[in-house]
Order: sequence, then structure tokens, then C-alpha cells
Amino acid sequence: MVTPPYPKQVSIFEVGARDGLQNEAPVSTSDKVALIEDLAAAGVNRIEAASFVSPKWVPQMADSADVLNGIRRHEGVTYSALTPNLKGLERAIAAGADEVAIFGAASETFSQRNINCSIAESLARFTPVMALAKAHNIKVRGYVSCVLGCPYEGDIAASEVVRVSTLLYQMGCYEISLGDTIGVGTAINARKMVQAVASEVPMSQLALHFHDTYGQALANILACLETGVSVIDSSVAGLGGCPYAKGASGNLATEDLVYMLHGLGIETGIDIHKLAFAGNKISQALGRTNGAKVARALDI
Ligand SMILES: CC(C)(COP(=O)([O-])OP(=O)([O-])OC[C@H]1O[C@@H](n2cnc3c(N)ncnc32)[C@H](O)[C@@H]1OP(=O)([O-])[O-])[C@@H](O)C(=O)NCCC(=O)NCCSC(=O)C[C@@](C)(O)CC(=O)[O-]
Repeated sequence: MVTPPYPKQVSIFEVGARDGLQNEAPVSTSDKVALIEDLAAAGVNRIEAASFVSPKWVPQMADSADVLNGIRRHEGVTYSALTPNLKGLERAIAAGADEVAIFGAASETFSQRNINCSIAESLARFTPVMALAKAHNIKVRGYVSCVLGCPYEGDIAASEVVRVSTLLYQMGCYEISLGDTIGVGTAINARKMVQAVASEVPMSQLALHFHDTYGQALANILACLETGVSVIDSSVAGLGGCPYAKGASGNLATEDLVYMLHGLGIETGIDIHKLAFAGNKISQALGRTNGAKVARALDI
């Protein structure tokens, strides 16, 4: 069923418990723990579970250490955490994160508003984070925000996306996740952006992280799959948004992504019914409807 040039397999990096819940009404630590365990039970093997940022900036993530300490670890599952600086990394190490992520931006203004420093300052701040992570044998992922547009600056030059992605890769990030933070991208632009970054960073080290604000994420991902990219970030139940990007909706819902991929004959290792169960449960805890169209249609 898989027709070249689509990959046979896609690795899904689930960000609902972090990118999703950081921008939802607060839920209890036990609801977060249950979500992460439900995701693992559904076959999700890469889960961003925590964020060791300033609790003053993002109070929803203040209990990240308790979350990581509270989960029963499933074999073969990687539990990841955001770490903006050394203090974040030290907290993540103490809490037993398997891997961490640093996050920069291709937009100066977004960088200032999100992490309170310029792009250059952020890269300097990441250098000791990379060194300490290396000393602890912890893999580091790199995010680049605003790859297809910025809430403050509008269009972002592809050359800037390539520059920041390349610097993070050269610093030692094993994977670069390209964030359409406010979901403004469309298919051809998205594909061109990925191809531009792939001229400097190997395609096998790239991931897509597309928010669905304008309902374009699935189309954009389909267009980008043709480039050979095979890692996709998504958020169960379409949870979340971005605290510094007004109007941004959540990442593409994992249920909708998995449905499309399985329809194309692309393997994910995920049981869509168990996934929808996980999404319904956290949606109930939040008192909102499940944002995944597929989960609503499956009616579990
Ligand atoms: C980066 C900082 C910390 C700089 O924040 P700052 O205020 O410039 O930092 P500071 O070094 O001056 O420290 C100020 C205070 O914060 C504390 N602090 C400092 N660091 C930490 C830490 N790690 N953990 C806990 N506390 C910390 C520090 O100890 C101090 O405490 P005080 O002395 O005032 O009591 C802040 O701006 C911050 O936390 N920003 C995070 C913003 C965030 O989480 N945004 C959302 C995630 S990014 C995203 O969602 C996009 C992504 C990745 O999904 C991709 C996409 O969609 O585009």
C-alpha cells in the first residue's frame, strides 16, 4: 500500500502531555501520570512528559518532577523533557528524564517573548546544557519555533530557519524539530522549508512539529512526507497551543495523524482505539471535547 516516496514507518513524538497541557487549564499530577501511562499502553514510544522551565512563566508544568517520578515506566518508551537552561537540565536529570530538548526560534521577537533572550543569547545558553547532557549521556533534541511564520514578525526567511536548525544540529542535537508554532504554513511552503533545512541537516534527523490553527497540519505533513521526513510530533486530542502565540491551537491531533498514516499503509506501532481512549480521558479531565476528529468519529 505504501507508495514511494512515502516512508514505510513513521516515528510519532507525542507532545500532548507537555506542549498540550502547558496551555490548557491546570490538571492534577495524577491526571498527567494517567495520560502518559495510557499513551504508552497505546504503543506510543516517544513521550514528551515534562518541562523544566520557570514555573512563573508556565505554571502548568510546575509539577514536572512529580510527573516523571509518578509514572510507571514502560520498557522501550522514552520520556522526554524541555530544558531551557542549565537549571532546567539539572532538574530534569534529578527527575530521571531519559532525554531532553532545548528550544530556540527562527524569529528574534518570538525568542525574546518565549525565553527572554535573543537567538544568539539562546544558543550561548544552550552550550553548557549540551555539555552537561553529554556528560550524563542524555540525548538532546532541538526545537526551532516559527519556521513558517511568527505571531510578531509575520513571514520568516527560510534562510534563518536553516541557520538556526544547522547551529542546533552542529551543537549536537540528535534531532531538529521544525515548529510551525502558530500553524500558518501551507503545503508547498512547508515542503520547501523542509527541503531547505535538509540541504544542511540530514533528513533522517528532522522532525515536523505542526500546530493546526488554520487546519493545514495534515495537508502540510502529507506534502512533507514526500521529502522523506519520517518523524512527526503531535498531541493527543489536539491538546494545547502555545502560551506566547496568541490564537494558536494545539498541535495536530495524534489520532488524526495516525488515522492518515495507517490509511496510507505507513506503520506507527500505535493502537488507534487505545490512543482515542487516552485522548478522551484527558479531555474529560479538562472538561473539553476531544479535539481529534478521528477520536470523535470512533466514539469510544
Ligand atoms: C528561559 C527562562 C527560564 C528565562 O527566564 P528569565 O526570567 O530570563 O531567567 P533568569 O535566569 O533570570 O531566572 C529568573 C528566575 O527564574 C528561575 N529559573 C530560571 N530557569 C529556571 C528553570 N529552568 N526552572 C525553574 N526556575 C528557573 C530562576 O531561578 C529565577 O528565580 P528567582 O530568583 O526569580 O526566584 C524563562 O523564560 C522560561 O522558563 N521560559 C519558558 C517558556 C516556555 O516554556 N515556553 C513554552 C515552551 S516552547 C514551545 O512550546 C514551542 C515548541 C517547543 O513546542 C515548538 C513550537 O511549537 O514552536
